[in-house]
Amino acid sequence: MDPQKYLPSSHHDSPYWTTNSGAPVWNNNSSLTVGQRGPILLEDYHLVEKLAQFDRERIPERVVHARGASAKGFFEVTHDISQLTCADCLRSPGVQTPVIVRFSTVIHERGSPETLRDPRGFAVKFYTREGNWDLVGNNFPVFFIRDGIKFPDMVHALKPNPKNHLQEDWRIADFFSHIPESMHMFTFLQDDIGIPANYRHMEGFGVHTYTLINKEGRVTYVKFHWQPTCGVKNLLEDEAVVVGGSNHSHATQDLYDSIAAGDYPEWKLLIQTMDPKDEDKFDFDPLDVTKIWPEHLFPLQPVGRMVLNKNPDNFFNENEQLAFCPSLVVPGIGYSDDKLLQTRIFSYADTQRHRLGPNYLLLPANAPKGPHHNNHHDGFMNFTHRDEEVNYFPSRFDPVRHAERHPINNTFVSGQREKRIIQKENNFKQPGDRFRSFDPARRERFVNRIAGMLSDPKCTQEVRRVWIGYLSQCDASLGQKVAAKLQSNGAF
Ligand code: HEM
Repeated sequence: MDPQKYLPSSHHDSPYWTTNSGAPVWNNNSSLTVGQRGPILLEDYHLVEKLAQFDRERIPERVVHARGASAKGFFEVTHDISQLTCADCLRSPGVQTPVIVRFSTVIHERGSPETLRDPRGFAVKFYTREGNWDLVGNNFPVFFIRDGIKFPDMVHALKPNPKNHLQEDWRIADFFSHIPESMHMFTFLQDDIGIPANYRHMEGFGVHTYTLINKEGRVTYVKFHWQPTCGVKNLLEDEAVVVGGSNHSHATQDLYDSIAAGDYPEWKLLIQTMDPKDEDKFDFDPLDVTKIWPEHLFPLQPVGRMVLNKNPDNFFNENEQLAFCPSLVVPGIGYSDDKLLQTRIFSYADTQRHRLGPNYLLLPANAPKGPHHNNHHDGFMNFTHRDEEVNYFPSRFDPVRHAERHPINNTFVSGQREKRIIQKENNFKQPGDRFRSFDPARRERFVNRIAGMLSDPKCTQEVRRVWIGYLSQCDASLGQKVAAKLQSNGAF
C-alpha cells in the first residue's frame, strides 16, 4: 500500500465503521460499560474520540459576513481587454476560469435571518493559472467610511449592543452622526434595495478602485460591476416579514434550489476605467470609496460573464472554510491607494490565520489550483507532503527560480507623512443626486426609514440635529421631510 496515495476524502470510505485512525469499530451503538448498566469505561477510545470530535465541530464564525451561501461555476471572457491588462485569465474572449462565490449578510450571526436590512457580500474567487484572484465586493457600489481605521468602531456600532445583544438604532445614529461621508451609503442601505429579494437578483460591485496593468506597464484605474441577467429584485418591509417569517434561510434555499433545478444564475462583469492622469479633474476623489464614478463620464464596458452551475458538496468545506482576501490579485491586476482597500489588504489574511489557522490557504477551497512553491511551511495542520532537503533561498541545490517579472503599478507617490482626511470630501452631492433620482413614493419610503431610525427614544436631539444637517446638505427637501416626520411622531 502507498500511504501517500490516500488523501483524506469521504471517497476513500471503508465498507465498515472505523476510528479516525482507521481501526475497525465493531459496535457504534453502545458504549463500553462494566456490566449491562455501566459505568462507562474511559478506555472506550471510539466513544471518547467521537465526543471529542463533536465537541470541536464549530470554528469561530467570521467577525463580519458570518451568514452566507456559496456556489461554484465559471467565469468566461466575452470581450477583449488585453490592451488594459496582462492578466492571463482575461487574455482573450472564450477563456474560462473556475470560480467559487460566497454571498453573505454582514452584521448578524451565522444563523441569522436572510431578510434583514444589511449590505450583502458578493465575493468571487477566480482559480486562475497564475494563482487565485479574489474580488471581494458588496451589493452596493459605495461604502460607509473611507479610512479603515474607523472600521472596527463602525462594525461595533452596527452590531448588537454589547450589554443586551440587540442591534439598536440609537447606537448606529450616534456613530454615523460623526461620519458625514456615510450619507451616500445610507441612500443605498435605507433605500428599497436595502433588502435584496435573494442572492440571485442582486448586483455586485468591487467597490474600490483597483488597477489594471498591461504588458507595457501602463496602469489604468478600474471599477468592477456584476449585473445579474435575471434583473434586480428587492423586498419591501412587509414582504420581508412574510418571507423571513416562513424561512429564515430563504436566500440560501433560493440559490441552492435554482442551481439544483438547472436554472443557473448568471452575472455580466462590466468595468469602468479611468486614466490615473485624470484623477484630479473631478469634484470628487476617484479613490474615495464613498463615491461612484458617474456612468455618463465613465461608461460601463463589458468584459465577461459568470455562471454558477454547481452547489457546494459540503457546506463546512466550501463555505465555513472559504477564505477570501482582497490582497489576492494576479499579475495584471493591482491595488490602488484607496485607504480603505489598503487596510483590507492586511485584515483578511490576519483574521483567517486566527479563524482557520496559519495553513488556511492549504484547505482545498482556498488552495491555488496550479503548481505553487515557496519555503513557507510547517505550523499547525500543515498536511502538505514535502520531501525536499533544501528549504532555504537562495541555494545552488534548488532549481526553482524567480517567476518571470511582470509589470507592476509603478506610478510615482510622494507626500508628507501625516494622518489626515482627504482633500475633496464632497460628502453630500452624490447622495443628494441619488435621492433626487428616486420617484416620490420611493423618496417617502426612504424618508420614513431614516426617520424611523432617528425616532429611537435613546437618540438625543443633538444626534437628530446633526443628521438633519447632513441630510439637508444632501438635499434641502430631504432634511425638511425627515425633520417634519420626526416632529409629527413627537420625536423632535
Ligand atoms: C477597512 C475596511 C474593511 C475591513 C477591515 C474588513 C474586514 C473584514 C473581515 C475581517 C472579514 C472576515 C473575513 C473572514 O473571516 O474570512 C470580512 C469579510 C468580508 N468583507 Fe470586509 N472589511 C472591510 C471593508 C469591506 C468592504 C469595503 C467590502 C466590500 C467591497 C467588504 C466585503 C467583505 C465581504 C464580501 C466579506 C465576506 C467574505 C466571505 O464571504 O467570506 N469588506 N471583512
